[in-house]
Amino acid sequence: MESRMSKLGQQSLSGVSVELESVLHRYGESIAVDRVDLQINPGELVALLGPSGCGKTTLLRIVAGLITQTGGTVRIGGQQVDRLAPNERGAGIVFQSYALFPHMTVEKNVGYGLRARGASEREVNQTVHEMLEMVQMDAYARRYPRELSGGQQQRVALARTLAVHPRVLLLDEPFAALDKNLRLDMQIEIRRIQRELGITTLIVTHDQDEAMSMADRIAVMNAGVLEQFDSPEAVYDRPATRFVAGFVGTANMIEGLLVPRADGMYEFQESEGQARLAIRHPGPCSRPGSVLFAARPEHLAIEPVEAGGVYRVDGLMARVEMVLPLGPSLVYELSRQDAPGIKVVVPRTHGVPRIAVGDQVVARVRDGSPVSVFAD
Ligand SMILES: Nc1ncnc2c1ncn2[C@@H]1O[C@H](COP(=O)(O)OP(=O)(O)OP(=O)(O)O)[C@@H](O)[C@H]1O
Repeated sequence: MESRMSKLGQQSLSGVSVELESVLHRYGESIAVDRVDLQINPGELVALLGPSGCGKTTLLRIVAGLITQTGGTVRIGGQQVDRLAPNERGAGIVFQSYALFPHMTVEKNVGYGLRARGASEREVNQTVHEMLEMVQMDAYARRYPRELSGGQQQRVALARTLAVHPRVLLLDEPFAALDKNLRLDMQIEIRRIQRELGITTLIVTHDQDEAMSMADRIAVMNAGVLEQFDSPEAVYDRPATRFVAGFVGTANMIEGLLVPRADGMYEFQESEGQARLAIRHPGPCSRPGSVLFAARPEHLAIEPVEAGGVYRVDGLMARVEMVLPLGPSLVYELSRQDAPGIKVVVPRTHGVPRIAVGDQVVARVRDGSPVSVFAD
């Protein structure tokens, strides 16, 4: 197994850089990709993540050479490829709809690209065998695509693309047609193969969990613009824009004012309601003034407020509307007077005070938790 993989690794040229410089694409008057800069390292797996219509597929097709961009430059392995045809770029693409040749067996499908390039029968047979073994489909070599499940067809499509040893692997929503369990298997499988081959990979997805679990870095796109390009952790904990904060994961978003305090910390004062929150590190904006505050549900903590107790303004006063035990966590849905509701998630460990529906609570930023403040 190991020697087979190391051989494949050598054949795959293991990883080249992919650079996009100010890439712009218009369809008629409308801008689909708006001056995107992206530097992908050799061997990296990058997810292009964003809502439907944000331009991810257009960008992937530009890298593949299937669309000629309106402006900007693409480099693969340091070489400008803008004038090269798709088959001269060394980029292999796997589509959502596997696009296997229906009248060819699995082995003929996988060997197709090599045969078209005039490889010897011996080389074709050897590579087909290696590729089918890698995607664990060697037992199905003689079958036709119609005799395979969706997941199996997807594996064959991947083997067919990898058989010609592309320098870059491009995956366009490759798991969209698969059910949840199969999707997870394929995500793990592709990650394993990608790591073993060290092949630079770009995957288009609108599924944030998929991007978070597979990618080394995530490029979040919105309306043609690259909003953030960072590690999954950074995109989640330190969203660069309010779009990213809202699109990736869940965020409590509250409008208000950011005010510096004498002790070097900041205070967030809610515009509606009476809430004040102490913030140690506001990011990305620490300019005093009108802001949007965003906190993940697990970055807030809640405490019960005694009935008739002193009214405290340092925190978000709320009433518990719902408590959902979700595996290892408790999810609290909280309502507030004259202000938007909030969501808080706490680990279900011993020592968590019993808080029930109808209780009054105060929510504060959990010590050391990242929260985000965006300029208005
Ligand atoms: N051939 C085309 N002609 C005109 N407009 C197009 C064409 N292809 C895409 N568009 C538009 O360009 C924008 C970006 O489309 P693109 O397919 O790149 O988005 P996407 O993020 O991949 O979306 P999805 O997740 O729905 O596939 C969309 O507004 C789309 O309607």
